[in-house]
Amino acid sequence: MKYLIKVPATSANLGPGFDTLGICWDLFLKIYVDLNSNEKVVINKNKQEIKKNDLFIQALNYTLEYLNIPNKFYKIELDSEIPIGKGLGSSAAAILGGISTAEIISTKKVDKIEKIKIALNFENHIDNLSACLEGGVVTCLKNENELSFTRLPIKCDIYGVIYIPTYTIATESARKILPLNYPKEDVIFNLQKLSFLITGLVKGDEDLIDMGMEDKIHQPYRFNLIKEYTLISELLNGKFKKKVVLSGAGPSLLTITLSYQKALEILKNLENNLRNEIEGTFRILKLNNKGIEIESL
Ligand SMILES: Nc1ncnc2c1ncn2[C@@H]1O[C@H](COP(=O)(O)OP(=O)(O)O)[C@@H](O)[C@H]1O
Ligand SMILES: N[C@@H](CCOP(=O)(O)O)C(=O)O
Repeated sequence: MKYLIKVPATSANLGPGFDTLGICWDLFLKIYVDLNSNEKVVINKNKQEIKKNDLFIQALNYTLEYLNIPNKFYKIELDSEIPIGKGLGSSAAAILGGISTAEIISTKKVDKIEKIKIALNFENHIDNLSACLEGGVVTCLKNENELSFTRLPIKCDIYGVIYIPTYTIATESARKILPLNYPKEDVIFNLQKLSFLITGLVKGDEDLIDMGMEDKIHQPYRFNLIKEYTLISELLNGKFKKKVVLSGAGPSLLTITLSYQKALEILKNLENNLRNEIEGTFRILKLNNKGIEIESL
Protein backbone atom coordinates (compact mmCIF):
# COMPACT_ATOMS: atom_id res chain seq x y z
CA MET A 1 0.00 0.00 0.00
CA LYS A 2 1.31 3.43 -0.94
CA TYR A 3 -0.05 6.82 0.08
CA LEU A 4 0.59 10.49 -0.52
CA ILE A 5 -0.16 12.80 2.41
CA LYS A 6 -0.27 16.51 1.50
CA VAL A 7 0.18 18.80 4.49
CA PRO A 8 -0.33 22.52 3.77
CA ALA A 9 1.58 25.64 4.74
CA THR A 10 -0.21 28.23 6.88
CA SER A 11 0.09 31.87 7.83
CA ALA A 12 -0.87 32.52 11.44
CA ASN A 13 -2.19 35.81 12.89
CA LEU A 14 -3.04 37.80 9.69
CA GLY A 15 -2.14 40.92 11.68
CA PRO A 16 -4.61 41.47 14.54
CA GLY A 17 -5.46 37.78 15.10
CA PHE A 18 -2.37 37.01 17.19
CA ASP A 19 -2.51 33.34 18.28
CA THR A 20 -6.12 33.33 17.02
CA LEU A 21 -6.42 33.28 13.21
CA GLY A 22 -4.73 31.10 10.63
CA ILE A 23 -5.03 30.77 6.86
CA CYS A 24 -4.20 27.64 4.88
CA TRP A 25 -2.30 27.83 1.58
CA ASP A 26 -1.84 25.65 -1.51
CA LEU A 27 1.80 24.92 -0.70
CA PHE A 28 2.71 21.55 0.70
CA LEU A 29 4.88 19.20 2.64
CA LYS A 30 4.39 16.02 0.60
CA ILE A 31 4.83 12.72 2.40
CA TYR A 32 5.11 9.54 0.31
CA VAL A 33 4.42 6.51 2.49
CA ASP A 34 5.18 2.97 1.31
CA LEU A 35 3.94 0.26 3.65
CA ASN A 36 5.36 -2.57 1.48
CA SER A 37 8.78 -2.15 3.00
CA ASN A 38 11.12 -4.46 4.88
CA GLU A 39 12.87 -1.63 6.68
CA LYS A 40 12.02 1.52 8.64
CA VAL A 41 13.38 4.51 6.84
CA VAL A 42 12.60 8.21 6.38
CA ILE A 43 14.45 10.05 3.61
CA ASN A 44 14.22 13.40 1.85
CA LYS A 45 13.80 13.85 -1.89
CA ASN A 46 17.59 13.71 -2.32
CA LYS A 47 17.43 10.23 -0.74
CA GLN A 48 19.29 11.37 2.39
CA GLU A 49 18.13 9.88 5.66
CA ILE A 50 16.27 12.35 7.94
CA LYS A 51 17.78 12.83 11.41
CA LYS A 52 15.98 11.46 14.47
CA ASN A 53 15.61 14.92 16.06
CA ASP A 54 13.53 16.18 13.10
CA LEU A 55 10.04 17.23 14.20
CA PHE A 56 8.41 14.93 11.61
CA ILE A 57 10.17 11.85 13.01
CA GLN A 58 9.57 12.87 16.60
CA ALA A 59 5.83 13.35 16.00
CA LEU A 60 5.65 10.11 13.99
CA ASN A 61 7.35 8.04 16.71
CA TYR A 62 5.41 9.72 19.51
CA THR A 63 2.07 9.01 17.77
CA LEU A 64 2.95 5.41 16.93
CA GLU A 65 3.71 4.85 20.59
CA TYR A 66 0.56 6.73 21.66
CA LEU A 67 -1.50 4.48 19.38
CA ASN A 68 0.29 1.47 20.81
CA ILE A 69 1.52 0.26 17.45
CA PRO A 70 4.08 -2.51 17.57
CA ASN A 71 6.99 -2.36 15.15
CA LYS A 72 5.76 -1.83 11.62
CA PHE A 73 7.93 -1.28 8.59
CA TYR A 74 7.65 1.71 6.29
CA LYS A 75 9.58 3.71 3.77
CA ILE A 76 8.76 7.41 3.89
CA GLU A 77 9.98 10.11 1.53
CA LEU A 78 9.49 13.79 2.40
CA ASP A 79 9.36 16.45 -0.26
CA SER A 80 8.68 19.91 1.18
CA GLU A 81 7.77 23.08 -0.66
CA ILE A 82 7.39 24.94 2.66
CA PRO A 83 10.42 27.02 3.59
CA ILE A 84 11.63 26.49 7.16
CA GLY A 85 11.71 29.32 9.71
CA LYS A 86 10.01 31.85 7.40
CA GLY A 87 6.62 32.11 9.13
CA LEU A 88 4.75 29.66 6.92
CA GLY A 89 4.05 27.01 9.53
CA SER A 90 6.69 24.49 8.42
CA SER A 91 6.97 23.14 11.96
CA ALA A 92 3.18 22.69 12.32
CA ALA A 93 3.17 20.88 8.94
CA ALA A 94 6.05 18.61 10.01
CA ILE A 95 4.32 17.73 13.30
CA LEU A 96 0.87 17.12 11.79
CA GLY A 97 2.56 15.27 8.93
CA GLY A 98 4.17 12.91 11.45
CA ILE A 99 0.86 12.41 13.26
CA SER A 100 -1.08 11.78 10.01
CA THR A 101 1.58 9.33 8.82
CA ALA A 102 1.30 7.40 12.10
CA GLU A 103 -2.48 7.31 11.57
CA ILE A 104 -1.97 5.76 8.11
CA ILE A 105 0.60 3.25 9.38
CA SER A 106 -1.61 2.22 12.29
CA THR A 107 -4.93 2.26 10.35
CA LYS A 108 -6.43 3.78 13.53
CA LYS A 109 -8.52 6.94 13.25
CA VAL A 110 -7.38 9.95 15.25
CA ASP A 111 -9.87 12.82 15.37
CA LYS A 112 -8.83 16.43 14.74
CA ILE A 113 -8.87 17.64 18.34
CA GLU A 114 -6.88 14.57 19.40
CA LYS A 115 -4.34 15.40 16.69
CA ILE A 116 -4.04 18.95 18.00
CA LYS A 117 -3.57 17.63 21.54
CA ILE A 118 -0.76 15.34 20.35
CA ALA A 119 0.78 18.20 18.34
CA LEU A 120 0.75 20.48 21.40
CA ASN A 121 3.45 18.25 22.88
CA PHE A 122 5.74 19.68 20.21
CA GLU A 123 4.55 23.25 19.64
CA ASN A 124 1.96 25.57 21.02
CA HIS A 125 0.74 27.31 17.85
CA ILE A 126 -2.84 26.22 17.59
CA ASP A 127 -3.43 28.91 14.91
CA ASN A 128 -1.04 27.16 12.49
CA LEU A 129 -2.07 23.68 13.60
CA SER A 130 -5.81 24.18 13.21
CA ALA A 131 -5.54 25.98 9.83
CA CYS A 132 -3.27 23.20 8.54
CA LEU A 133 -5.68 20.47 9.67
CA GLU A 134 -8.92 22.12 8.69
CA GLY A 135 -8.08 24.28 5.64
CA GLY A 136 -9.62 27.68 4.86
CA VAL A 137 -9.34 30.47 7.42
CA VAL A 138 -9.66 29.22 10.95
CA THR A 139 -10.21 30.90 14.29
CA CYS A 140 -9.05 29.02 17.33
CA LEU A 141 -9.47 28.97 21.08
CA LYS A 142 -7.07 27.64 23.69
CA ASN A 143 -7.10 28.49 27.37
CA GLU A 144 -6.85 26.50 30.58
CA ASN A 145 -10.33 24.98 30.09
CA GLU A 146 -10.98 25.00 26.36
CA LEU A 147 -9.44 23.79 23.13
CA SER A 148 -11.40 24.35 19.96
CA PHE A 149 -11.25 25.73 16.45
CA THR A 150 -13.72 26.59 13.74
CA ARG A 151 -13.49 27.57 10.11
CA LEU A 152 -14.83 30.95 8.97
CA PRO A 153 -17.69 30.62 6.44
CA ILE A 154 -15.74 32.14 3.55
CA LYS A 155 -17.09 31.83 0.02
CA CYS A 156 -14.55 33.88 -1.93
CA ASP A 157 -11.11 33.02 -3.29
CA ILE A 158 -8.21 34.53 -1.34
CA TYR A 159 -4.72 35.14 -2.69
CA GLY A 160 -1.68 36.05 -0.64
CA VAL A 161 1.20 37.98 -2.10
CA ILE A 162 4.10 37.04 0.11
CA TYR A 163 7.66 38.27 0.45
CA ILE A 164 10.00 35.55 1.75
CA PRO A 165 13.35 36.97 2.93
CA THR A 166 16.59 35.01 2.58
CA TYR A 167 17.08 34.85 6.36
CA THR A 168 15.05 32.99 8.99
CA ILE A 169 13.61 34.02 12.36
CA ALA A 170 12.87 31.30 14.91
CA THR A 171 9.32 31.71 16.20
CA GLU A 172 10.53 31.06 19.73
CA SER A 173 12.82 34.11 19.62
CA ALA A 174 10.14 36.26 17.95
CA ARG A 175 7.88 35.50 20.92
CA LYS A 176 10.47 36.34 23.54
CA ILE A 177 10.64 39.98 22.43
CA LEU A 178 6.93 40.61 23.07
CA PRO A 179 5.81 42.54 26.18
CA LEU A 180 4.15 40.74 29.09
CA ASN A 181 1.39 43.37 29.42
CA TYR A 182 -0.38 45.75 27.04
CA PRO A 183 -2.14 49.10 27.42
CA LYS A 184 -5.92 48.85 27.22
CA GLU A 185 -5.91 51.06 24.07
CA ASP A 186 -3.76 48.54 22.21
CA VAL A 187 -6.06 45.67 23.15
CA ILE A 188 -9.13 47.64 22.03
CA PHE A 189 -7.33 48.59 18.79
CA ASN A 190 -6.75 44.90 18.03
CA LEU A 191 -10.28 43.80 18.93
CA GLN A 192 -11.72 46.43 16.60
CA LYS A 193 -9.32 45.57 13.77
CA LEU A 194 -9.87 41.82 14.16
CA SER A 195 -13.65 42.27 14.00
CA PHE A 196 -13.32 44.19 10.74
CA LEU A 197 -10.91 41.65 9.30
CA ILE A 198 -13.17 38.69 10.10
CA THR A 199 -16.26 40.51 8.81
CA GLY A 200 -14.41 41.45 5.60
CA LEU A 201 -13.28 37.85 5.05
CA VAL A 202 -16.77 36.47 5.60
CA LYS A 203 -18.46 39.12 3.44
CA GLY A 204 -15.76 38.94 0.77
CA ASP A 205 -15.21 42.70 1.15
CA GLU A 206 -11.60 43.68 0.46
CA ASP A 207 -12.00 47.23 1.83
CA LEU A 208 -13.05 45.86 5.22
CA ILE A 209 -10.19 43.35 5.10
CA ASP A 210 -7.71 46.17 4.45
CA MET A 211 -9.15 48.23 7.30
CA GLY A 212 -8.74 45.24 9.59
CA MET A 213 -5.18 44.21 8.80
CA GLU A 214 -3.37 46.17 11.51
CA ASP A 215 -2.04 45.12 14.87
CA LYS A 216 -0.53 46.53 18.04
CA ILE A 217 0.06 43.30 19.96
CA HIS A 218 2.99 41.68 18.14
CA GLN A 219 3.87 43.38 14.86
CA PRO A 220 5.27 46.69 16.19
CA TYR A 221 7.92 44.67 18.06
CA ARG A 222 8.60 42.13 15.32
CA PHE A 223 8.72 44.48 12.32
CA ASN A 224 11.98 45.87 13.77
CA LEU A 225 13.60 42.53 12.94
CA ILE A 226 12.63 42.75 9.27
CA LYS A 227 14.65 45.32 7.39
CA GLU A 228 12.59 45.13 4.19
CA TYR A 229 9.33 46.01 5.98
CA THR A 230 9.42 49.78 5.42
CA LEU A 231 10.19 49.55 1.69
CA ILE A 232 7.51 46.95 1.03
CA SER A 233 4.80 48.49 3.17
CA GLU A 234 5.36 51.99 1.74
CA LEU A 235 5.07 50.68 -1.80
CA LEU A 236 1.95 48.62 -1.11
CA ASN A 237 0.33 51.35 0.94
CA GLY A 238 1.08 54.11 -1.53
CA LYS A 239 0.27 52.35 -4.77
CA PHE A 240 -2.40 49.82 -3.82
CA LYS A 241 -3.72 51.10 -0.45
CA LYS A 242 -2.89 47.64 0.90
CA LYS A 243 -1.70 46.71 4.40
CA VAL A 244 1.25 44.44 5.01
CA VAL A 245 1.21 41.95 7.87
CA LEU A 246 3.62 39.33 9.13
CA SER A 247 3.07 35.78 8.01
CA GLY A 248 3.08 34.06 11.41
CA ALA A 249 5.96 35.36 13.48
CA GLY A 250 7.77 36.43 10.30
CA PRO A 251 10.08 37.15 8.67
CA SER A 252 7.80 36.71 5.63
CA LEU A 253 5.52 39.66 4.86
CA LEU A 254 2.04 39.20 3.49
CA THR A 255 -0.79 41.09 1.90
CA ILE A 256 -4.04 39.51 0.80
CA THR A 257 -6.47 40.19 -2.01
CA LEU A 258 -9.59 38.51 -3.36
CA SER A 259 -8.59 38.81 -7.02
CA TYR A 260 -5.89 36.82 -8.82
CA GLN A 261 -5.40 39.66 -11.33
CA LYS A 262 -4.74 42.09 -8.49
CA ALA A 263 -2.35 39.63 -6.84
CA LEU A 264 -0.42 39.38 -10.11
CA GLU A 265 -0.35 43.17 -10.49
CA ILE A 266 0.95 43.57 -6.91
CA LEU A 267 3.57 40.85 -7.42
CA LYS A 268 4.87 42.39 -10.67
CA ASN A 269 4.99 45.83 -9.12
CA LEU A 270 6.93 44.64 -6.09
CA GLU A 271 9.36 42.66 -8.26
CA ASN A 272 9.93 45.48 -10.74
CA ASN A 273 10.39 48.19 -8.12
CA LEU A 274 12.36 46.33 -5.48
CA ARG A 275 14.42 43.89 -7.57
CA ASN A 276 17.70 45.70 -6.92
CA GLU A 277 17.00 46.57 -3.31
CA ILE A 278 16.03 43.33 -1.62
CA GLU A 279 17.24 39.75 -1.87
CA GLY A 280 14.26 37.59 -0.97
CA THR A 281 11.52 36.23 -3.25
CA PHE A 282 7.93 37.20 -3.93
CA ARG A 283 5.22 34.69 -4.73
CA ILE A 284 1.46 34.30 -4.91
CA LEU A 285 -0.26 31.79 -2.65
CA LYS A 286 -3.84 30.59 -3.06
CA LEU A 287 -6.28 29.77 -0.26
CA ASN A 288 -6.50 26.02 0.33
CA ASN A 289 -9.90 24.90 1.60
CA LYS A 290 -9.00 21.25 2.09
CA GLY A 291 -6.39 21.09 4.85
CA ILE A 292 -4.50 17.80 5.10
CA GLU A 293 -5.26 15.42 2.21
CA ILE A 294 -4.50 11.72 1.93
CA GLU A 295 -4.45 9.88 -1.42
CA SER A 296 -3.88 6.18 -2.11
CA LEU A 297 -1.27 5.80 -4.84
N1 LIG B 1 10.79 18.80 9.62
C1 LIG B 1 10.86 20.05 10.08
N2 LIG B 1 10.29 21.02 9.38
C2 LIG B 1 10.30 22.28 9.85
N3 LIG B 1 10.89 22.67 10.97
C3 LIG B 1 11.50 21.74 11.71
C4 LIG B 1 11.49 20.40 11.30
N4 LIG B 1 12.17 19.70 12.22
C5 LIG B 1 12.59 20.56 13.15
N5 LIG B 1 12.18 21.81 12.86
C6 LIG B 1 12.47 22.99 13.71
O1 LIG B 1 11.42 23.96 13.63
C7 LIG B 1 11.96 25.25 13.28
C8 LIG B 1 10.98 25.97 12.37
O2 LIG B 1 9.85 26.30 13.12
P1 LIG B 1 9.43 27.81 13.38
O3 LIG B 1 10.57 28.57 13.97
O4 LIG B 1 8.16 27.74 14.16
O5 LIG B 1 9.20 28.38 11.91
P2 LIG B 1 8.06 28.05 10.83
O6 LIG B 1 7.37 29.34 10.63
O7 LIG B 1 8.79 27.59 9.60
O8 LIG B 1 7.17 26.99 11.42
C9 LIG B 1 13.26 24.95 12.55
O9 LIG B 1 14.19 25.96 12.72
C10 LIG B 1 13.72 23.68 13.23
O10 LIG B 1 14.44 24.02 14.39
N1 LIG C 1 0.89 32.83 16.63
C1 LIG C 1 2.26 32.40 16.49
C2 LIG C 1 2.43 31.84 15.11
C3 LIG C 1 3.82 31.43 14.72
O1 LIG C 1 3.80 31.00 13.37
P1 LIG C 1 5.13 30.59 12.58
O2 LIG C 1 4.70 30.02 11.28
O3 LIG C 1 5.95 31.83 12.45
O4 LIG C 1 5.82 29.57 13.46
C4 LIG C 1 3.18 33.61 16.71
O5 LIG C 1 2.90 34.65 16.13
O6 LIG C 1 4.14 33.49 17.48
